[in-house]
Amino acid sequence: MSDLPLRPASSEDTDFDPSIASSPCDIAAVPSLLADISFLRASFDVSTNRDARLHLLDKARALVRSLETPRETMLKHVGAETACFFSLALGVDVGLFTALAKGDTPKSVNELAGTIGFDVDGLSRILRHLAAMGYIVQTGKDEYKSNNFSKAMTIPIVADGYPFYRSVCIAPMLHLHKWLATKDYATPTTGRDNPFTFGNQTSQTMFEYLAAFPPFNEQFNHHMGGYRLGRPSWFDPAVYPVSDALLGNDIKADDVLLVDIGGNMGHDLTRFRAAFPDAPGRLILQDQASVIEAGPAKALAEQGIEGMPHDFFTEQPVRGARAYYLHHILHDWPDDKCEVIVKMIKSAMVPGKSKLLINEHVIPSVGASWEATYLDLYMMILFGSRERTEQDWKGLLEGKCGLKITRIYNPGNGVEGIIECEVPV
Ligand SMILES: C[S@@+](CC[C@H](N)C(=O)[O-])C[C@H]1O[C@@H](n2cnc3c(N)ncnc32)[C@H](O)[C@@H]1O
Repeated sequence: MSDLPLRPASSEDTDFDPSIASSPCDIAAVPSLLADISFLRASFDVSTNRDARLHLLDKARALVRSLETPRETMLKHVGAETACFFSLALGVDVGLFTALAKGDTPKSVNELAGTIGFDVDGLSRILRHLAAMGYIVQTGKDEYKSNNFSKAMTIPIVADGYPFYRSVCIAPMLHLHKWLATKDYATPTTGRDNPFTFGNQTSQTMFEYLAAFPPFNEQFNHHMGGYRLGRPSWFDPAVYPVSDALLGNDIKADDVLLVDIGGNMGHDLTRFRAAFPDAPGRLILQDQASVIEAGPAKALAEQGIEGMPHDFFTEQPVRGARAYYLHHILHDWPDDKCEVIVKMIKSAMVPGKSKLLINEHVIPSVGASWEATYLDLYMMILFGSRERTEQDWKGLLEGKCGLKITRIYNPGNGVEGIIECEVPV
């Protein structure tokens, strides 16, 4: 199928004067946004208070959107940000950000081009755009230095999201319109026929594809680490009361306290161990064999975390644990597959003792956060799955799986809540 426009361009099907596109999007909102920002600045220490910083950021984003004209927003979307994204991914490939950050000194384009083996003209144009967009700093003619953003791009768990999205996730997004057109605009609902399989020309699901291409798997695993950076953990007292809900004298050293199913490289269990060094019982990390074998087994073992290859579509080998934990697992799968995953866990749970803790977004019906809505769209195109609302979770976990949701712990705006379930006694 060609990529010609599905709808011919026409300038006659609008009720609006073109001048709307060159006027600020919402100039009337600017005074009150400025007042809000000034108030927040005076009231909070935004450098140490995460919620205050996020609140201020929301207002600052709203201010930018209000001041920008539709034309400026359009150019930013279609050109400036896409050029940035692909330049950043390319920069990661060739080691640009490591070379730029070395010694924390300004570097000439010639010097950088020599270090990374790049054409001077092409590099100078890439650097000029990244500086114009604020992702590096221009210090003089043909001279640049790092800022905190580009220094962070030397850290693999931050940087690898760029080549990962470019090489694995963008083709599905690029082909979304074509896939939808061939399906009469039906929403994808399976892992085997969706924009991911279409865009990447594969019959494999995304996780099969990653297992077949270890460099992509490594980028994905790094991205999982970067995704959670700086976020409150599920065991933060403001999110879930671990001490009251899970820990107790009844747990012996040989009992299993927590099984992190699909726990990837152990990002969550490592942090849990650091937060609760004296928690009784065993901590078990389960994931696909390819992930467990590539993971940091020695470091995990030193922290008392046991790695265990396990396919979560098969019988759960750890019976009667205090808690089974799923973080961003069920959002990868449509309901019929989630039902299998959850029922495998349910049959290993002991009523009155075991809990299933699901760490996922619980999308509110109004005012969803972009952190949940962007992932929902990627879940749709990569897996034919979704981020879920409270109603969706009830339908799946209680309606289809026969569990009881004992409580939903929502740390705010539906981002990364804990859905606590038990087997009805
Ligand atoms: C979105 S990641 C979430 C990882 C981790 N829980 C976290 O929050 O960082 C999904 C994980 O599911 C794992 N996975 C996919 N299919 C699996 C299967 N059939 N059995 C076990 N793990 C699987 C992947 O390897 C990956 O680590």
